[in-house]
Amino acid sequence: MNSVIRLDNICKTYGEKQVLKNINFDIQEGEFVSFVGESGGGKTTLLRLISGLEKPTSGQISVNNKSLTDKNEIARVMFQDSRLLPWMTIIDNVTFGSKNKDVNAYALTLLEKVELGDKSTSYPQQLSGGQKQRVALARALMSRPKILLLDEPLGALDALTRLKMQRLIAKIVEESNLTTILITHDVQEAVQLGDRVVAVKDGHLGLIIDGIRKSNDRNYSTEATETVQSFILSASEEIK
Ligand SMILES: Nc1ncnc2c1ncn2[C@@H]1O[C@H](COP(=O)(O)OP(=O)(O)OP(=O)(O)O)[C@@H](O)[C@H]1O
Repeated sequence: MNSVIRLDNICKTYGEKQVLKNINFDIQEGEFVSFVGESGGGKTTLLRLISGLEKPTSGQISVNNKSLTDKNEIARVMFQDSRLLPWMTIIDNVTFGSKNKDVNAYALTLLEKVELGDKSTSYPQQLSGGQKQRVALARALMSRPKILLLDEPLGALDALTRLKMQRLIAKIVEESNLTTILITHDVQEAVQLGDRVVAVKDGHLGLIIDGIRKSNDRNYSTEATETVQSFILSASEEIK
């Protein structure tokens, strides 16, 4: 198997605070890994390190076997808020900053993929929260990334929209063979989408459950959800 992202002895410290403690982890090509855990556990920091926006205090991150020293050019991030520019149409938001030649044609293809082909000339304020997040997803895919980094992208959506969006993300990721990392507080969502679920506790990767999505076994998913939930709960009691 080809390891796309590799973390070797990663530590991250802010001032006196050690946020990530000696993390070792490998992510394979096309794999979907969900990170769950309590607020402040270091999940977003981990994502920022993988995106190259921040540097580890010590240790090494490799992307396709090369040490990451700058921005991770093959990765794109999607955040909880869509960060769309209100004065630009939807298609202009998707193509904004894009260097590809056939920008509009490809942006339209992506908007169709996220089921918003008819909204290309609308403005962000004319869209619902879920629609805006679908635009954000299309924008993240515009540069044809190999790695998709999802930082709690569905956190602000209502339950039904969230469910639909989970299905859409799963479909697109599968079709494009994207290597994906999801940060979420929702254990069920983590299990539903992930091949692997990693519970982050106090800067450590505390629990890793493998082979969930591929097992296609409802009992296994339920068991995995319960195991992760009780791990996080017991971890939060220990911390108190
Ligand atoms: N730029 C920064 N400067 C100082 N401290 C920081 C910085 N970024 C994060 N931290 C601290 O690092 C710790 C981990 O933060 P991080 O955002 O990675 O956690 P998280 O698990 O993603 O939390 P949440 O789920 O709430 O987003 C927190 O205590 C936070 O206050």
